[in-house]
Amino acid sequence: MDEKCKVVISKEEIADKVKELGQIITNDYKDKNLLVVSLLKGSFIFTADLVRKINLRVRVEFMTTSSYGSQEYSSGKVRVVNDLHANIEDYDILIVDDIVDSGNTMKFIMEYLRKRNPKSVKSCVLLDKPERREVEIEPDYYGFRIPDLFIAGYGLNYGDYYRNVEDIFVFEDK
Ligand SMILES: O=P(O)(O)OC[C@H]1O[C@H](OP(=O)(O)OP(=O)(O)O)[C@H](O)[C@@H]1O
Ligand code: HPA
Repeated sequence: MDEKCKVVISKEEIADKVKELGQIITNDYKDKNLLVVSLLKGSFIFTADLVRKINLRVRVEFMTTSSYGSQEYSSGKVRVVNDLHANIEDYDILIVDDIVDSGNTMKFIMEYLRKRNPKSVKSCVLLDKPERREVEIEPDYYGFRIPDLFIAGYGLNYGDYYRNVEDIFVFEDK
């Protein structure tokens, strides 16, 4: 990574937190029928790490949502680019995403999936940025609360790049 970047959360801190979240979810869902719905693209790395720390029989499905494009601000409009086609009525849904920022994506998707009558719907994100909230929503599980910084790495993009960086970082000159 170049010297104009500052690590906000290191890969070691992320790994410890993901392990902790996996243990909590394992305990909370041990008598349930867990279906993880991962919101692409941002959540692909977090989901891959998290589900391997959940010690249960778990089904994993994906949806693709988009609301930022290449901007740093939510458009406020959440698009379902690829939908989930499975019947979810018998499942306890855990929506997994990298971040709740304005809250538009998570709020929209929770309501969207609730209409399909699953047993329950909860949310799990690695990052919560409460200062930027535009709608009322609190993630049921979160890893870290972060200040109002546009961050990248660990699945999060800047201009559609940097998702592959292992740490979560900010550009100091932007
Ligand atoms: O709380 P919000 O303000 O809605 O922001 C959170 C959403 O924004 C990002 O997705 P984006 O729309 O950028 O698409 P991506 O997953 O392809 O990065 C991120 O992955 C979340 O899904
Ligand atoms: O801070 C962020 N970084 C990258 N993608 C995002 N999507 C919402 N917030 C962010």
